[in-house]
This record gives sequence, C-alpha cells and structure tokens, in this order.
Amino acid sequence: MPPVPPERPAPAGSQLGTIASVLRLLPAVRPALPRLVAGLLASLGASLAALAIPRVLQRLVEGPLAQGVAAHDYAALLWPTLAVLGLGVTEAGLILLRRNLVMYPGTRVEAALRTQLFRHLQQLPAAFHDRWSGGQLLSRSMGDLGLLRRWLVFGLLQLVVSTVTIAVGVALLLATAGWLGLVYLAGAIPVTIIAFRFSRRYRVIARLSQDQSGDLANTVEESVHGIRVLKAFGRGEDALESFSGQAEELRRTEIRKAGNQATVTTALQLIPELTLAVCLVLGVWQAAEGQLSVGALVAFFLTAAVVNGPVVDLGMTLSMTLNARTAVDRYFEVMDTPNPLTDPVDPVELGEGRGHVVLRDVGFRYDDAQEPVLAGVDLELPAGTTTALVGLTGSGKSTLAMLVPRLADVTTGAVEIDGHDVRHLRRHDVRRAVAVAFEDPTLFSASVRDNVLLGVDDDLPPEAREERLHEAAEVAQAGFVHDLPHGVDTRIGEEGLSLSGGQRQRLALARAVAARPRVLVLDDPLSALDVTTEEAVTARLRQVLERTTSLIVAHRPSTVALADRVAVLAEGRIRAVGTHRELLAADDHYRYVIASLEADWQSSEHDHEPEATR
Ligand SMILES: Nc1ncnc2c1ncn2[C@@H]1O[C@H](COP(=O)(O)OP(=O)(O)OP(=O)(O)O)[C@@H](O)[C@H]1O
Repeated sequence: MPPVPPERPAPAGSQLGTIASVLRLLPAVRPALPRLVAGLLASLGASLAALAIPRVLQRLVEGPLAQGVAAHDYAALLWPTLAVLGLGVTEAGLILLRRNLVMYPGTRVEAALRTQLFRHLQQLPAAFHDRWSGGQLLSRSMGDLGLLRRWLVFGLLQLVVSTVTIAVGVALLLATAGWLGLVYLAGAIPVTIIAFRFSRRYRVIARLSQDQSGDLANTVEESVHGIRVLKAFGRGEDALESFSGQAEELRRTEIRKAGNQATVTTALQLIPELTLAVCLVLGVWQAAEGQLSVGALVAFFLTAAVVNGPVVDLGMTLSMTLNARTAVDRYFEVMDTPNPLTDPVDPVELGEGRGHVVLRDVGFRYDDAQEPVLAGVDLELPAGTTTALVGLTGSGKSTLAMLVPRLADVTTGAVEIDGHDVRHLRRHDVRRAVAVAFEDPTLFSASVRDNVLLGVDDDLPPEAREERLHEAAEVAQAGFVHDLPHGVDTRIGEEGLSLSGGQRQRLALARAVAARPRVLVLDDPLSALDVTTEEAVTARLRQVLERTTSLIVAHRPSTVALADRVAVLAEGRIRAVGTHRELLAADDHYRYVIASLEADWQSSEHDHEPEATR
C-alpha cells in the first residue's frame, strides 16, 4: 500500500473574526512591538511624504510656474524642486528604515512561536501524536509560521499604511477638488464589495491549500521513513503515483488561489483607473469652466495616483492577511489542545525508595474508543523484582506499561510509585524514576554516546557519565558500538537506520539501563534479538539492576521464563499472578497464552538471524 493522506483531525474552525484571530498572537508579538510600531511609523512617514509631493507640485504650478517662469525667474523653481527631491529621498530613506526595523523582530517572533509550538508538542501525551500526522505538524511549524513572519513584517504594515494612505489621500482629494473627490470616492463602493466577496472565498481556499501542503509533507515523510518497505514490496511507483495525485491536487488549489487573486487584482486595478478616467474628463471640464485651478487639477491627479497604489495592492494585502489568519488558526489548533499531563499545583517529593509500584483498580480508555482497554487492574510490583506481563495480542499490555511512566493518565484508579500517586509527583521526577524501552526503538541523529546517555543527568561528572555509558553498553550486549568507525562517538543516521534492528534495540535498552532508574519498563524490547543474545542481555540485566523493579511485556516464552513472576492480563484486568510454573499448573488461560506465544515464536524463529552475524 502506498502512503495515503492521513485523516486530519477536524479543524477546530476558528469562530473568531480575522482581527480577533490574529490578535491572539499579541503575547508572542509583544516584545517585538516597539520595533514593529517604529517600522509602522516609518512606513506611514514614507506614505505621507509621497502624499505631500502633489501638494508641493500644486504650489509650484499655481505659484512660481505660473508667475516666476513667465518672468524668467528660474530661481523661484529651486525651492519647490528641492522640496520634491527632499520628500522623495525621505520616502526612500523611511522605506529602508522600515525594512531594517521590522526584519529582526519578525524573525524573533517566528522563532519564539516555533519554540512554543515545539515545547507544547513535547508535552502533549502520546495519544495526541497518534492522532496528528507528522506532516501536518511540520507544515504548521515551518510553512505557517513563515507565512506569519512575512505578514507581520510586511502584510500587516502594508494593511495599516494602505488604509491610512487611502483615508488621508481621499480626504486630500475632497479638500482639493470638492465633488470631484466624491466621484473618485464612489469607486470605493465596488472595491469594497469585491474585496469582501474575495475575502470569503479566499479564506476557504487558503485553508485548503495549507492543509494540503501538510498532507503532502506527511506523504514525503512517510515515504522516506518507509522507503525500505516500499522498495521491498516494489511499491515505489505506487507511492510516486499517490504523491503525484496529492501534488496535483495542491497545484490545482494553488491555481484556484492565484486565479482568485488575479481576478481581484485586475478588478482592483481597473476600478480606480476607470474612476480616474471619469474624474479626468470631469476635472478638465471643471478647469475649462474655471471652477478648478490647473494646479488643483494636477495635485488631484497626482494624489489619486498615490492612492491608487494601495487600492491596486489591496488584493495582495488581503490575501496575505487571510493566509496569515489561516496560519494563526492552524497554529492555535495545536496550541489549544489541552495537555492533561501537567505537573500538580502542589507536587509531593518522591523521596528515597526502591521502586515499589502498585496499580490500584486501574481503568483506562483511549479518547476515541468506546470501551475501556483496562478495567479494574490491580497489580503490585515489589521492589527489586522482575515481573513479566503476558496476555493475548491486543489485551492491553503496552497500554498498561505506558501508565507506569505516566505517558498517559489512568481513567480510573491510580498508579503509585513508592507510595505516591504518579499524578501527585512532578513529571520530571516520574521520568527520572522510570525508564522505558520499547519494541520499536527510537534513536536520534546523534552520536551513540548522546543516544545512550539521553536519560542521564547532565550534571553528572564526565567520568561517571562515561562509566554509565560503558556499563550500559555491556549490559545490553552492545559491544558492537566499539567497532563502529568512531566508536561511541559515531553519529548514527536518522533513527539509527544505519544499524540493524537488533543493534538499535540494544542501544535503546542501553539507554534505559544507563539512566539507572528505580523502575524499568521494557515493552518487548528484545524482540529482534536471537535467543542467545536475549539470554545474555537478561542475565546481565538482572545482575546489574538487582535493585531495580522491572516490568517486562513479554511476547516470548524465553522472556517469561527469566522473570521472577508473571502477571496474566485478560479482559482488561489481571487474571492471575504467580511464577511461570505455578501458573502453568493452575491457569488454563495462561497455558493457552504460552502455547500461542510458542507457536508464534516458532513460526517467526527463522526471521531472527543470530545477532553475531550482523
Ligand atoms: N492510540 C490508541 N487509540 C485507540 N485505541 C488504541 C490505541 N492504542 C491501542 N489501542 C487499542 O487498545 C487495545 C490494546 O492495545 P495494546 O497495544 O495495549 O495491546 P497489547 O496487548 O500490547 O498488544 P500486542 O501484544 O499486540 O502488542 C487494542 O485493541 C488497540 O487497538
């Protein structure tokens, strides 16, 4: 199956108007406000300088030009000429100043919003990431925030300056030429109607386009991520076809967007030009009738030319604003997702302890599920013991395992570590007390050292960190790291893809071990290892982590046999706890689970090459 566009969570659909919507950015923009306001004032200054030029020219035409030149008094032209030159230079200088003033705060706001988004994403529970696709989050944190920056430093200023320029310009037109100004103003009626209709249409297309970009980014991400599977199943062409289909959809949306923008720009260009043509006829007639001076006529048309600029640009300014509004909506759809996994207001100290874990009457239901996965789970993990958790596939083992490090909160009941409900502890303390390793090991594009020491305190002296690193690698039977080109300093590729599955699992296990947690939760972390390596790992694990409490989600009889005790999960609750032997003797369901694990294991045994060969 080629990657398909992910199902997008229904947009919260901001009910706010565009102004209220973008005003939500205010807290992030506040530190940049002084420079943005200064940039705005510079822009307004530039615009007023442009509007002042026709005034000077009017005086030039009515005064020195009419009188001085007639008397060959060219010196009288000097001051108005210098004034026009001065105003022109001032306008250019202020535009340059505006650019310099706003560029820096714009990038600062973008970076701050991006950091806030990333922080929020880090804190949201795993269930959020199950629902949201990576591409959508990527496009929101990159594309949308880039759009917002451009709007902040250009579109917003342009919008304010255009509005002021049009308002002041129209006032000057009215003052200069009375009812001729009103004729020009009449052009504002179709302009407003067109702009309003355009805004309504464009908002929908802008949203579609930004969402489609996110889907496309997701397809790229999934295809790159799953490139081996696609290649192995010869589905590269299908993936390409699916990608081309999505790219084509986005292209069509972009064309619709550009078409709408072009229509409105043409209309907004045509209307003021037509209005100006009507004004020209009427103005010349008025001047001929002696109702309007030639100077006033010149000033009128020069002012109208200045006002026409922002009217023509209105289409672009509006579309930038609507794109920005969509970007704000998309940004806040993520930021408004509440994080249920917060620190308590009044946290209790975890204190000393050996990692005694108790699950009391625990129930858990996924947000989008009808039925709970767990209901009334009672399980005690005595300090320093290893408990294997077994059950049929889908019985909720991984779900139970993720409740211990508080990757999700129980729906009912409580999980306690050393007598404290994990919800009453700081998340940081819980994460330090509990280390996890999953079946699917996630490694980062960093050195082996950084990957393994991820959970180790940064304050630890370098020698102690080094000792942890080597001990963890030894426990996880990850001696292969010393054979890598730069040993533990070798940078492993994205997600450790340059390593074999078994090597990645052993590094993920080493990471959990290096953290020296009180409680170790292993969710089938040795599935890619051959039995011999698994036994060696488990034997070393038990020696080194004697004081650690372990919960191992077991999918193989060999893992089960190595645990001190076994807990059987069935129908959402713990059905029985005992040693492997006791349960084999006493529990039918356990015998059935073990028989199916054995059957699964035997049928997949040939998939596991001896690790030594890798
Ligand atoms: N994010 C999720 N949203 C909704 N339901 C989920 C989610 N994750 C898991 N489930 C469902 O919860 C149930 C238990 O899943 P879980 O992964 O805990 O089972 P498991 O015993 O670990 O399975 P396996 O042995 O196959 O790994 C399954 O029915 C699964 O479909």
